[in-house]
Amino acid sequence: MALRELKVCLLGDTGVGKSSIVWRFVEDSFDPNINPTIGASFMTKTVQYQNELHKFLIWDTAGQERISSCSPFFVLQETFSTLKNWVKELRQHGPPNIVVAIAGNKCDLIDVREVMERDAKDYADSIHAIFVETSAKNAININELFIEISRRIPSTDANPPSGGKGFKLRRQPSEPKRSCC
Ligand SMILES: Nc1nc2c(ncn2[C@@H]2O[C@H](COP(=O)(O)OP(=O)(O)OP(=O)(O)O)[C@@H](O)[C@H]2O)c(=O)[nH]1
Repeated sequence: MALRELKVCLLGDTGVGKSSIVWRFVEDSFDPNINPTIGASFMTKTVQYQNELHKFLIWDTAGQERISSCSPFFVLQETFSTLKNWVKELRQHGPPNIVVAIAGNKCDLIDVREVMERDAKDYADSIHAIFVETSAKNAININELFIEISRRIPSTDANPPSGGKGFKLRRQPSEPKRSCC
C-alpha cells in the first residue's frame, strides 16, 4: 500500500484549541488544563485512506506566532477575522496546491457561540476551503476533519477515487443547526 506524507500546519489565535485538536486526533485524549504551545510542536499519525496510507505530519504552532513556511490549515472562533488574515497570507505565500481547512472548534460551547455557521460556511465555500465544526473536548468531527483533508488531496492513482461525497458530519443532538462557534 502506498504511503503518502501530508504536511499539516495548524494556525489560529491562542486558545482556540489547535493543540487540543491534534491531541484528540493523535492520542484520542483531551486535557482541559493543556498548556499553551511555546514555539511549535510536531506529531504524526498514519491512517488508511482508500488504497493509500496517509501519514499526517502535523505542526502545531503557538497562537501568538506568525505563519512561517508551513503549509495548510485552519482555525476559527471569535477569531473569524483573524482567520481571514491567515487565509490571505496562505494564498499569497503558501504553495499553489494548498488545501485549506477551517475548523470551528469548541462547538460544544453552545451558549457562547459568536460566529454563525452559515457565515463560516459561506466564507469557506468562497475560498474553496473545507469547513467543519469540531469539538476536541467531545471528539466531534475531529477524525472527519482529517478524512476530508485526505479526500481533498489530489489522488496519485491513474483512476482517482470516485464519488466525492466526503463524509457525514456528526452534529450534537442538542446543537442548534444554524450557528457555530
Ligand atoms: N469546551 C471546549 N474547550 C476546548 C476545546 N478545545 C480546546 N479547549 C480548551 O481551550 C483551551 C485552549 O486549548 P489549546 O488546545 O491549548 O489551544 P491552542 O489554540 O493550541 O492555544 P495556543 O497553544 O496558545 O496557540 C484549553 O483550556 C482547552 O482545554 C473544545 O473543543 N471544547
